[in-house]
Amino acid sequence: MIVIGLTGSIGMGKSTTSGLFAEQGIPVNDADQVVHDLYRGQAVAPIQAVFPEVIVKGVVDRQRLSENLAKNPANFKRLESIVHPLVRACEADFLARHHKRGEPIVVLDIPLLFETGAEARVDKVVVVSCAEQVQRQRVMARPGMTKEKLDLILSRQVPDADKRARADYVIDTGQGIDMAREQVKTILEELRAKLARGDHA
Ligand SMILES: CC(C)(COP(=O)(O)OP(=O)(O)OC[C@H]1O[C@@H](n2cnc3c(N)ncnc32)[C@H](O)[C@@H]1O)[C@@H](O)C(=O)NCCC(=O)NCCS
Ligand SMILES: Nc1ncnc2c1ncn2[C@@H]1O[C@H](COP(=O)(O)OP(=O)(O)OP(=O)(O)O)[C@@H](O)[C@H]1O
Repeated sequence: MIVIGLTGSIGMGKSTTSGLFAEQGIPVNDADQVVHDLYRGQAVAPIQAVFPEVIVKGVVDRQRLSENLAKNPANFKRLESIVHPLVRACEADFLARHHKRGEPIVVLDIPLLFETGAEARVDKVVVVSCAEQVQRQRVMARPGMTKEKLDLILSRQVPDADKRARADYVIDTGQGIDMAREQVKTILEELRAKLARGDHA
């Protein structure tokens, strides 16, 4: 099984590109989505124990959590030490299920792939990227987003240029969805050809 690690900085188009892999029949595990699901389940109790003020109606309120982190960025570390092991367990479960099924290619969408050393757990790294100006425009268009929140998140991410330099493939998401789809198809063709030749390692 070839495990593709899909990553990219905030707003670069990970979720959209994950969707393009899914469209081609590739199973995708989305770490941001896993986090959001954990905030309605398994992560509630351990987060409540440390940040009781971010729990609203029995779930983790991401807006409140963001406010807490903006006031006290040191809390990122405490939060990540709770969340990341749970995310990792979901990822391992996803890989085991698809391996058992004999799935040839899967995608792990991991926003913090380089930051958390997840590079070592994947066979190929795909980085999504676009011009910084386009990235900022996309992110600032989101409800509740502020320049401060964006800069705080960017300060915790490996710069885009470094990501691109460390990638096996770079997908440019600045030229529209059809161009991105073509790039996804080309990558899959190349990987399928490698699998057929038995030289994907
Ligand atoms: C900070 C939180 C509350 C913001 O929630 P919100 O719904 O506004 O944004 P969302 O989750 O969609 O994330 C927005 C962008 O920020 C990035 N991001 C999220 N957490 C982090 C982090 N700890 N470090 C760097 N980037 C991060 C995401 O990958 C994404 O690109 C939320 O992202 C969170 O709880 N993060 C901590 C868990 C974590 O580390 N997740 C990263 C993937 S495992
Ligand atoms: N190939 C593309 N062509 C045109 N627009 C795109 C493309 N990819 C992404 N976008 C747009 O960019 C914005 C951000 O995309 P997306 O939500 O996929 O990014 P992300 O990397 O998952 O973001 P985050 O890391 O913040 O969760 C969306 O509005 C999306 O429609």
